[in-house]
Amino acid sequence: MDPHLNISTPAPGFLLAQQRTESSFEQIPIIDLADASDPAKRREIADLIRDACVNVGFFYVKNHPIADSRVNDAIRAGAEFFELPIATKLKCVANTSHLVARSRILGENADSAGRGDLHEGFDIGWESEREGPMAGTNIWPSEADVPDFKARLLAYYQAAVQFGLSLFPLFALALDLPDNFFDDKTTTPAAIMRVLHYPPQQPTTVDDDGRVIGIGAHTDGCFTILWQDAVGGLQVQNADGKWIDAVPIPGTFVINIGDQLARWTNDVFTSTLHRVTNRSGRERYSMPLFFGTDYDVRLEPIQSCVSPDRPAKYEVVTAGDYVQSRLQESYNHAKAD
Ligand SMILES: O=C(O)CCC(=O)C(=O)O
Ligand SMILES: [Fe+2]
Repeated sequence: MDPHLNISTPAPGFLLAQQRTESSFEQIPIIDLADASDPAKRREIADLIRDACVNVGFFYVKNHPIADSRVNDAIRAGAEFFELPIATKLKCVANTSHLVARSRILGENADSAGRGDLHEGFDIGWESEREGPMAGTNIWPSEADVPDFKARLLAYYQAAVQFGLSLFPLFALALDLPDNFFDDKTTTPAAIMRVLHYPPQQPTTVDDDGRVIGIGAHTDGCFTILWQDAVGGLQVQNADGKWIDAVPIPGTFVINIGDQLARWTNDVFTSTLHRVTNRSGRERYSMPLFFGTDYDVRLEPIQSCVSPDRPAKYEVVTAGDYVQSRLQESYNHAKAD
């Protein structure tokens, strides 16, 4: 008889449910993806990802497949757009009250008092017509206003989408699922890309409410691939409520778990609160890509994340309905009527 086996050995299926602790992190781990396509190393990488997703909800990746030139071209295009007069930029604002198109330069309401945040952003989704709750077309600035804007953003978008698709099998392995678990759930995955500009705020500058917030504390959707420039300002909250700096590390992306993966894993994976405060006095640019599954996927808790001690916490909803209700909450303040 196996001497390690005893009566209190948990059923294998409950192992993930038991991993969740309220331990507080002080640092965000860096995970090296150099060997991610080597089958012998994938398990090791998936274990590191699991650890990061359970205990932090954030990790950096280095040796990722996205070329620097793709990032630089897209960020440069974004900066050229943000330099345009406000009236030109406003031509790209969608009618958010009906969610018919997705390009926006409105600050979303991560601020709980509904005042909007101190940043501007340009969003795009799939450059094609699709059916479903988030169907719509992108609104681009004209070639005369920003030459090659669309080409530069889409080149980055396509590279980041491919990268995001390659992360799903690693998340599946991290959850002790077959690595193709997400394949039939990501045939037309949600992927909203945003270029963000946080205008310089002098370190001492505060608004009337004493607020110097670039983007208020919030959580994301499913998971996010974030590129940030060298300015800094992103902070992540640990279980003690302490804000930990996600310092910029050249050549890395920040990956963070959002609410959909948290629901799916019955909160075994953590959707961690984060915010940006740009006190550098310099312009800050960043580029998140919010990844999701197909919109018709039901967010049913993964069985290994449910146990008698950790019963299912959330009602089952589809990913599309969930995204739409989150967007409505975020943009309610921006409705004309
Ligand atoms: O600008 C950043 O570093 C983070 C942006 C962010 O959290 C978001 O857009 O959801
Ligand atoms: Fe975020």
